[in-house]
Order: sequence, then structure tokens, then C-alpha cells
Amino acid sequence: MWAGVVTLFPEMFTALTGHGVTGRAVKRGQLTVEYSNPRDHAHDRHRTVDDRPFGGGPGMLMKVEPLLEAIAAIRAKAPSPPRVIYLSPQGQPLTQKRVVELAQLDSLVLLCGRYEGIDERIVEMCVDEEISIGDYVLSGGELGAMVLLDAVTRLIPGVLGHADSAVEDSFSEGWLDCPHYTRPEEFAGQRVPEVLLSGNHELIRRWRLKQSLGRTWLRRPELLEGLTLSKEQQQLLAEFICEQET
Ligand SMILES: CN1CCN(C(=O)c2nonc2N)CC1
Repeated sequence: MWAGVVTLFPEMFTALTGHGVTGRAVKRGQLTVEYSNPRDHAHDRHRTVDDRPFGGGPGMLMKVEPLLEAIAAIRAKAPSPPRVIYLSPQGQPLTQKRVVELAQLDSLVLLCGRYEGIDERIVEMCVDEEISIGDYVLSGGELGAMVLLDAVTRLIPGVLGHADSAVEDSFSEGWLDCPHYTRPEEFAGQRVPEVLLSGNHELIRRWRLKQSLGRTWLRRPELLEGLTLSKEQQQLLAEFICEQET
């Protein structure tokens, strides 16, 4: 996966490229991140990248010209025609379903706005898709870009070893993950569920599935609405619900 990032703060991305699973993916060449800074494409004496909004109102907007040049510069580095994504509260919510789809692409350009946003003509001329990481307002698009790249990178074949497969992750099946435990077997008087110590892999699989479905029913019931559960999954969820009512 090649990702070109248009940002005033490329140094922020060391949080993604320098640490953990994503940092390892970069070292292995599974993920390549390159940058284009609109400041480098602002040619006036003060290297101005923002300006006041027409019609008045608070704050500033990112200027068209430096952005357009910065986008052209990063597109020129892409190994294949990239999908251009603008991180914005006006975008479609980022879901695991969309992450799976984006992980199939060879190259992405992520446009990170600052100030109150970008001139709408840039969206119309350059952006293929607007994506939001949640219904709240951040100081810029960089954190959203890193969230998207982290989630996508985990799905690149070979990035996650068998030890931490993405298959078991929350949302990989459309529901929440089950509870997890590690040593000690008892801590502060709380024991690990006996089934997990049983060595019976079929019982463990069923317990984990039941807990995942039950936890989803309790915390995020709307996620179940879009799913077709198997007979086993329906039975396990019914058992969980019954146990809640006793
Ligand atoms: C101009 N700038 C405003 C703040 N912003 C976000 O709040 C955001 N990005 O992705 N999901 C979000 N929510 C990014 C763009």
C-alpha cells in the first residue's frame, strides 16, 4: 500500500510510521507513506497557506493554490492512480467494511485539512471521497488519516502475524470482540472463566462467539440489525439473552 499524505504537519505521522505494527509494516516495505506539504507550495514571502473565508465568519480556510500544487506533487509520486480521500466531519463514517475495501487499493492520497477546512473547489476538483472518523471536530485531518492508515495497514497480507490476526478483531465479523484474559488465573479475587482454562477448543470457540454476540447485543444492538446470523449464532445469542434475564 502506498499512501501520499497532504499535510502541514508531516512530522505528526511518526506516531504511525515509527511505532508498532504500522511502523514494522513501513520497515518491511508493506506500507509506504510519502508527504506533500502545502507550505512548500506557497510562493509568497510569508509562505501563506490560509486566508479569510468569503462571506465572513470565524477562522481561516486553506488556500486553493498551495493545496492544488501539493496534491499534484503527491499524485505524481503515486505508483498507480490514487484514490483521493479528504478527512472531514462531512464525510461518510469510516467503518471496518470501508477499511476492508480501502485495503484492496494500491495507492491512496489522504488530504488533511487544517483551520476551518479547505476551499470547496478543491473538494470538487480533486477529492474522490470524504471520510469522517467520527461525529466530533478535530484540529485537523492528520489524526483521522492516521486512524484510517492504521486500520487499513492491519489488513495488508503479512502485516499481522498469526499471533495477532485481524480475523479475530472486533468488527471483522461485524460484531464486537469477546472478553480476553491472560495470566494470572486469579487476580483480586477474580478468576479467569474456567472454559478458557479447559483446553477444549470447541467449547472455547463457542464461549467466545457467545460473548461477542452478547456483548454486541448489550452495547451496540444496531450492529446486529444488518447481520444474518447462522443457526448456531442465533442459538448462542438467545442463550446469552436468557442468561441476562435470569
Ligand atoms: C478541517 N478539519 C476539521 C476537523 N476534522 C475532523 O474533525 C475530522 N476529520 O476526520 N473526521 C473528522 N471528524 C478534519 C478536517
